[in-house]
Formats: sequence, C-alpha cells, structure tokens
Amino acid sequence: KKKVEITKEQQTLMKIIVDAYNRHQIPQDVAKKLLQDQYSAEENFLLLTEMATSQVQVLVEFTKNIPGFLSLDREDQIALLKGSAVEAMFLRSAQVFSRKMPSGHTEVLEERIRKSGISEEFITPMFNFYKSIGELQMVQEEQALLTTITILTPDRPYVKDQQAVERLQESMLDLLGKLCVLQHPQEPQYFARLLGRLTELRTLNHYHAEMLTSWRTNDHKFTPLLCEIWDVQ
Ligand SMILES: COc1ccc(-c2nc3ccccc3n2[C@H](C(=O)Nc2c(C)cccc2C)C2CCCCC2)c(OC)c1
Repeated sequence: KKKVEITKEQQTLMKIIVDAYNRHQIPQDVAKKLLQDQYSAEENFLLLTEMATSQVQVLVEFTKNIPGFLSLDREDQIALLKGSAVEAMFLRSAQVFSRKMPSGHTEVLEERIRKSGISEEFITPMFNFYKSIGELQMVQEEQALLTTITILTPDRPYVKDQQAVERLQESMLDLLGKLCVLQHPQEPQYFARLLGRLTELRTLNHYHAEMLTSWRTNDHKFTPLLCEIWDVQ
C-alpha cells in the first residue's frame, strides 16, 4: 500500500489556510447570546442579518488569503464569493451548532433556533445538515479546507475561467483527501462522506431566500451587502 504523505508545500498551504480561517471568525459568539436570552422573532431576524453581514465581510478577507485566489480574474473572484456566501454561512452555522458544549446546551440552542422565527418547513432540512456535519467531527484543518473547497467551486454562475478555479480547487481537494486518510485511517470512505456534505449544502442554497422572506417578522429589512449576496428584496 502506497504511504500517503503531505508534501512540504502542502504543509505550508495548510498552515496558511487554517491561520486565515481562524483569524477570520466572527468576534461575537451568537451561540452564547442565544443560550443567554430568548429573543423575539424580530430580534432574531436582526441578529441573523447582522451575523450574515459580518460573515460575508470575513469571507471576503478569508478568500484574500487563499493562495492563487487574488490571481484569478477579478470578476470571477466576485462570482465565487457571491456563489458561495450562503453555503459558507450554513457551513459556519453547522460548525457552531456541532461545537462541543456543556451537556444540555446543544438542546437549548436547538430549541432557540427552532423557535427563532424561521418557518417550520425549513427546520428539518437545516438540522439534518447540522447533524450530518456534527457526525463527521471534523478537525479545524478539515473545516477550513471544506470552506475553501466550497468557495473554489468552478461551476458557480458567471464564472468565466472555470479551469483556473478548478486547478485551485483540485490542489485543495488533494490536500483534504490526504488529511482525511491520515486523520481517519479506520474510515477509508470519510473523504467521500465529507464531500457528500457539499451536495447537501447546495440544497440549502435553494431554500435560503424563502427562509428569509418567510421569517415570522413584519419587517424583513436587509443590509445592502445582503441584498447583493442573497436573492432578496
Ligand atoms: C438563512 O437562515 C438561517 C441561517 C442560519 C441560521 C443559524 N443556524 C445556527 C446554528 C447555530 C448557531 C446559530 C445559527 N444560526 C443563526 C446565525 O446567526 N448563524 C450564523 C450566521 C448567519 C453567520 C455566521 C455564523 C452563524 C452561526 C441564528 C441567528 C439568530 C436566530 C437563531 C439562528 C438560521 O437559524 C434559524 C437560519
């Protein structure tokens, strides 16, 4: 059996991605806020739009640290950001939800999210995704690479030079594949399971605009940045 090994430059790439991923996290911890108080549907909607707006800002900063991203065509960079922002937000939410918490906290958090103002029909698919991410128990390297791979999806709308994006994504996929083998030697299919989550993530993309417009609040106000990124207003 050929020994799987991460090259020197892949080590460097990994360090750059993980450092950038950890540096560009939203300062205020929404889970802590939600565990402290019960908010109204209006307050939750405001909190959601604030979280999503700052998430897009940190996503832009994060992509600047992906080796090769800034060498892509400028308009393609925008198309990749626009195309992946919602998925990155759900991936982030899933990682926040799946974090190890003192016993009983996850249940309280789940309850608060169920009652947040989101309409019933979206709760099951959203939590199915969160739980399937939680089951994987990803280490931070895998989380950072999975987000990077999501951003570097070549077939987003309006991407012109798909080959250039494919080349970047391939080097991230190669690295993630090796990491999975080294990190989960007992589970040869772990890498495939991880990539399967990206397919599930795309289905959440279809729901997100309706999730927002059907939120139980009278005033669905969005920031200009969210109007850009979400198909709303
Ligand atoms: C589009 O519809 C959504 C999207 C996300 C969530 C969501 N799942 C979460 C899982 C764990 C913790 C919080 C979670 N959120 C929201 C949140 O802020 N997500 C979040 C964002 C947006 C950016 C960065 C990082 C995160 C976590 C809370 C916003 C305030 C009401 C309750 C949900 C959601 O819940 C109903 C509905």
